[in-house]
Amino acid sequence: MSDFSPGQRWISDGETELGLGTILTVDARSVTVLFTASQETRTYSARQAPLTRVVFGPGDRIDTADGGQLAVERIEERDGCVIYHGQTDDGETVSLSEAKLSDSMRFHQAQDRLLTGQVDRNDWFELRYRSLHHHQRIARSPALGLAGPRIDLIPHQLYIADEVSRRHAPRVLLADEVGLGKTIEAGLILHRLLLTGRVDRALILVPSSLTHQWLIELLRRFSLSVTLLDEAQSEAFDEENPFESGQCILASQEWLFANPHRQRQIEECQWDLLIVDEAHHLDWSPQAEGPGYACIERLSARIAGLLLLTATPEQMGLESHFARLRLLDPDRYHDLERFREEEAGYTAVAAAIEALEQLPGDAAARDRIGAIIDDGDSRALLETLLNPESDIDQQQSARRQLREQLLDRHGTGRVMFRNSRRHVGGFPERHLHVASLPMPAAYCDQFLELREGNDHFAARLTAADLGTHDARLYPEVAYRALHDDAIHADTPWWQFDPRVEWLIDQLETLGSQQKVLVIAHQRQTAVNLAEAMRVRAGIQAPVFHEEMSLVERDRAAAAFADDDSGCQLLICSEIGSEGRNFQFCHHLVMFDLPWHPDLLEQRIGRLDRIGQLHPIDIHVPVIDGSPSEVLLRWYRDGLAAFEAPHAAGGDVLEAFGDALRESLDDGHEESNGLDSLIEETRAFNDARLAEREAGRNRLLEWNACRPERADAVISTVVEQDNDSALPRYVDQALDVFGVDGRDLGNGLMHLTPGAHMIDSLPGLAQGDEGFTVTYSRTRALARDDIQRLSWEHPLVMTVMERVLDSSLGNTALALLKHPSIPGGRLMLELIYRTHCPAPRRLQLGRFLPDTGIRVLLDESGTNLSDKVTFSGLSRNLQRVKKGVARELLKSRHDQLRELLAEGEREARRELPTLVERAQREMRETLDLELSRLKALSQHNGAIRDDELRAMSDERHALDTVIESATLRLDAVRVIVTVDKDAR
Ligand SMILES: Nc1ncnc2c1ncn2[C@@H]1O[C@H](COP(=O)(O)OP(=O)(O)OP(=O)(O)O)[C@@H](O)[C@H]1O
Repeated sequence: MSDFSPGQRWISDGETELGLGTILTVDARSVTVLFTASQETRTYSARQAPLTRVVFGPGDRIDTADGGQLAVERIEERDGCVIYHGQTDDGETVSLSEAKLSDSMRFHQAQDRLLTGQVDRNDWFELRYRSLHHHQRIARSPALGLAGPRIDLIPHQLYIADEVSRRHAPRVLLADEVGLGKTIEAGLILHRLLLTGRVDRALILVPSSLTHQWLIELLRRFSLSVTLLDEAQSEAFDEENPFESGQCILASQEWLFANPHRQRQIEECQWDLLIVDEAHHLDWSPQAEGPGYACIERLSARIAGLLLLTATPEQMGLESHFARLRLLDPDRYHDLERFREEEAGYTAVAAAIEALEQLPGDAAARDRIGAIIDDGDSRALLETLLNPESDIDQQQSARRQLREQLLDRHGTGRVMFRNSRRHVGGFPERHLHVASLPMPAAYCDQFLELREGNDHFAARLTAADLGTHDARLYPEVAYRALHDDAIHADTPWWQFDPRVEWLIDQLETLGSQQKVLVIAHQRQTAVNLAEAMRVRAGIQAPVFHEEMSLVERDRAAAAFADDDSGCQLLICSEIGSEGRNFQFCHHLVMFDLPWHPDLLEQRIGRLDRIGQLHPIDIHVPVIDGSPSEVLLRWYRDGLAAFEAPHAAGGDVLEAFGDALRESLDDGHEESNGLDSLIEETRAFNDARLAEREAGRNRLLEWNACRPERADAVISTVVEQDNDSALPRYVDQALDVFGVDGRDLGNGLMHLTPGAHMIDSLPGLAQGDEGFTVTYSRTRALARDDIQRLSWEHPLVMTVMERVLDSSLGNTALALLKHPSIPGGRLMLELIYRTHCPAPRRLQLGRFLPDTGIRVLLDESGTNLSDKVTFSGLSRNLQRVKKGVARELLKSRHDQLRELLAEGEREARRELPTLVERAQREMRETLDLELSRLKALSQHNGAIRDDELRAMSDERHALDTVIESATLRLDAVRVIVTVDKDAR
């Protein structure tokens, strides 16, 4: 039978910060507890609940729910619950059921243990003190959540991660150009939000070709273990909802979007953050919305935080782009026409920002700025800037602030972040190599039929489920479709297609050391090409396409990445052109060309991404006189699409797509027509780029990275990287927990579970092989197989939590031999900790993390903590056997009680200062942010009302919680002096 009864009060062993819990329900298998102070409800297995029953005895003082105290005189049990009888502070005799105890009750566990003779090792006590100290320090650090991940410190990424993760329930579009690190940005944001408690559960939806890459990236770079779900795994859950099986769930978009049952299950769960990669696939138009869009629209209405990732936001057209912005903020983006018009205003905003440099003195510049700003703050700044009496520093500061305000209040930036290569810099050149190849007779006939508009031929294509447009661009597909019979079985297209021969020659010329990525538009072309390589040249090339299983795809990509596998070549269908990391290779073969310029850019982006060390060689084999040759010329000469990312490819295609289709048809017979199409395309593209450059792009770039802020974030991260306290702390922790650390030299250490390990730690349970660690970011980045230890590494965080959430080291007794202190004296070192239960989402740690107050009393109750430091004292202490310690404690019981009471009085004196400081910091931070948001919301609809309301509620809740902070004794060490000659 269970010992639990509804109404009883218990505390969580592992999470004492939840406060005092009340049993709500009990059945044979489970027990549900409500922690009112922290607004949490937990259900545990009844047999192994990590809970401790709270019952007080005569003589104890207990806090009551109405804010008073009761001195317990006697207790009585009724129906499994306790009734306390005693006196209130007013001397009134009352009886109080345990249900009426304060939910934020303090527990004198250290005191109870000490007075009952339970003492821990001295080094445990020291580890406890240091854990508390570092825990509070790290919780307040502005680098929190950004310092731990194993990444290079790249300014634009850290800026975005910092900016976005400060917001309440961020909803943004991460739209950096291909390969600039959107996944890393999303990982950083997720990591920080999880660490700070702003997010408890996250759902990550990515194209199936990227699930594994995300899984690995989140684990290796962010030490985040996410649960990857697919249909097979989900079926194993029977009746249960598989999406409840982990804190962070990763799933493929294709699977989910095609599965209404799983969508419903997802909608039944509670999520705080949704991340959607390659979000350009979510297509929408006023007439119809794609299934992906519809699914994400429903989810985004229920989930507070939303990160959409895409390098090519306009790939599916401006309407879809607008619709995705609307998902992020429906209040702001509700009218497509207005959205189109707004873009025209960006040029004026950008011009006003530029005009700031001409002030004071230039009347036109002043008018230009004056025409945009319409709030008091900005006007005051403008006046400072214009005032002849302002000195240079005042002017510069006003200019900087005004620039920020113009961007912030009138720009594009709160929802969308887009960095470009041009702005970030340091990317390699791209070199285009075109190979002109002869037209084979079989293709020539096909193109002729297409050009002549032969109805019979078109009908055959239709019967084979192929459009004429695809037949033009992908002749091998048409050939295959039209000759799918026994007669042609011996002459597959790859026997005569000159691109195959060319590829074989090219591989030989480059040499087997050069990796080559081949992308073909169609899956079957990729499969046939791999066969051709094997049959014609004896080359085994892995293939990567949409009909392979995830495991097969990842195996193919891994074989290509592996230097020892001997795989020179990977042949992908178009799905290989999205999201994957192939920057270890720098030769890209476009076996054919995609129709959309954004797809072309996605293809190049596989190689041209962060980490690429060489110029990119783009090889395009093109058949003379084929429609692809026309497309190539249009891309190369009209859009300059092979040189650098093009900013307006979608617009250009919309304007010239029809004419281009006609040109594909005409081929070279109409070369004048093609020349003028290219000329017109170039002029349109240049004009559109110039327009965007003057307006939207400029604002986006200015907003996507503010270098001073990025530098400030980076310096706080670097400061943590260089924190010499970390190795000291880790050494001590490993020693206490019984983990063996073997020095491997060169800054590396291998950790294994020791024979007497006291508790299992992540990756270090008995039987585990352990792992190799380094403190150096550079070394960790160079080797995937070693982990980087930081204050945010799961091992370090778990150690801190285990120590602080348990009673480990909360009592100790040591001897002090000091020449100037006579033997037999007693000292008491008391560590108090602020106690302030609050819901995790309030992220109280920013302002009032669990804070330690140290009080050192001598025998007479004099406070010596300012004179004798913790380290100074610790260095001079000696261990004492437990039995001796117990005897000593027994003999000094009364004296200890008095000193404990005195210690509490001393510590309490410091509490108001801590509370005031926390409140001041909280108000300064939130009031500033709130007033900024309020000012912004008058001009920029991108600020949502609920964001303002939530911040104001948060401020209020924090104020109340901080005000209610109390202290509890966390640990106590008794120090007994011994004569200097004693042995
Ligand atoms: N700060 C960093 N430190 C180390 N590696 C990085 C960093 N940023 C990006 N990378 C690497 O660069 C590559 C590109 O990054 P990522 O995949 O995040 O880019 P992306 O913008 O999401 O790309 P795409 O547009 O193709 O989806 C990845 O291999 C990633 O691991």
